[in-house]
Amino acid sequence: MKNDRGDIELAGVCKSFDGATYVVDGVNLRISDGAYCCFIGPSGCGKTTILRMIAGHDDPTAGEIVIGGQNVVGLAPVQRRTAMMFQSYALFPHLTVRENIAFALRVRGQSKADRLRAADAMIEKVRLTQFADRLPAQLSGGQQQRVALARAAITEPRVLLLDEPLSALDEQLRVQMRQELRRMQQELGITFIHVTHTQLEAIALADLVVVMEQGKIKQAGAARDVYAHPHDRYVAEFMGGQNVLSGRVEKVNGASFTLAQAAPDGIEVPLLARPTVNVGDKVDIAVRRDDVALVRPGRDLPPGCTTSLPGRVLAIEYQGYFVKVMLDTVPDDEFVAYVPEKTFFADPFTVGDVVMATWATGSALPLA
Ligand SMILES: Nc1ncnc2c1ncn2[C@@H]1O[C@H](COP(=O)(O)OP(=O)(O)OP(=O)(O)O)[C@@H](O)[C@H]1O
Repeated sequence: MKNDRGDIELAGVCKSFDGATYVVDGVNLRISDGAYCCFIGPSGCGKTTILRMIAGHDDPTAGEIVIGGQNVVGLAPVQRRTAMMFQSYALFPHLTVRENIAFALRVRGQSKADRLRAADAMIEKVRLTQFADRLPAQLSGGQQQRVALARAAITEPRVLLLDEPLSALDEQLRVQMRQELRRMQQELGITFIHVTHTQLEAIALADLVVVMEQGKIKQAGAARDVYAHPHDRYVAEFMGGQNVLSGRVEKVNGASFTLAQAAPDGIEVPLLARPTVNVGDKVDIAVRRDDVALVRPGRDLPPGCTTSLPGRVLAIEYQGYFVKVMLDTVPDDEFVAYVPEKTFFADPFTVGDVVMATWATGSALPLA
């Protein structure tokens, strides 16, 4: 019986191309059937290599890749029932949309009539019916991408792998096509694994966001987990939206501790998931940029705020619904407040103003 399950388990997966350095280094991960998973990380961290190993275009040096309960290492992509959509789309320029999509079935020995029937059904799914007889050169970037997607999906894979699928498109089209990808994934009901450089793309699309650094997984979880609860400085800085501060622990007081910083009374930080913190430890904490309020010196802090960090305004950027205010609060590091537009313009700051940065005590997140 055909196994349609597209759940994936990577167990101790390693890859070395030269026998000396590991570009993928002991990766363990479970991806559930029908999930939308995004791998994100800087260039060269091994995202594409993992994708290619799941697809069956590369073999791991060590470890197991299990799809639908079966170890697929050594099996060809057709046997794994994986399909890959490439960055360049790789469409045949001399074939029409319909022929490009039907082509994938030719190698599977289906009759021409069956191939074209299946292609037409898929063309409808990707909303290209009126373009079925066009050549790729007569299509927009977004339409070409839909053809590439249809061509990969027509083989009925249980896992579809997408390598930077949106990188060739302009910003507006990228946002539109990202919704299209999500819609297609839900309609097909199969596992999608998508490699991207773009944080926003990953958190907008994925059920499971996997943040990588130098061949290792730094954090994997739901988009909100990874964005709002980064484990460490790397993930916090990579995903963005956070200020990361370091300091020595001055006091431990039950459910919280105090971090020595340039704040008059230090920074009070809830212990949360951090099991042990001792006086004298060096600890990193994260505070979301949109949790930071700015107060003029001498004014009362808003309710629930105990920390006040002084700083001078270095730059101000209007961003529409919020204003980005950069401060010199942390030496050699940026410190940013995202102030709601209406709050900012009720009493606007200018570059050079001295302000107090503050936040509700519970907003400070200790990092590993
Ligand atoms: N066939 C190969 N032979 C030798 N080294 C390779 C090969 N493929 C990839 N590498 C190396 O492995 C490392 C990881 O590459 P990979 O393409 O997986 O990174 P990536 O995270 O997808 O990067 P990018 O975002 O730039 O595509 C890089 O240092 C790359 O040079």
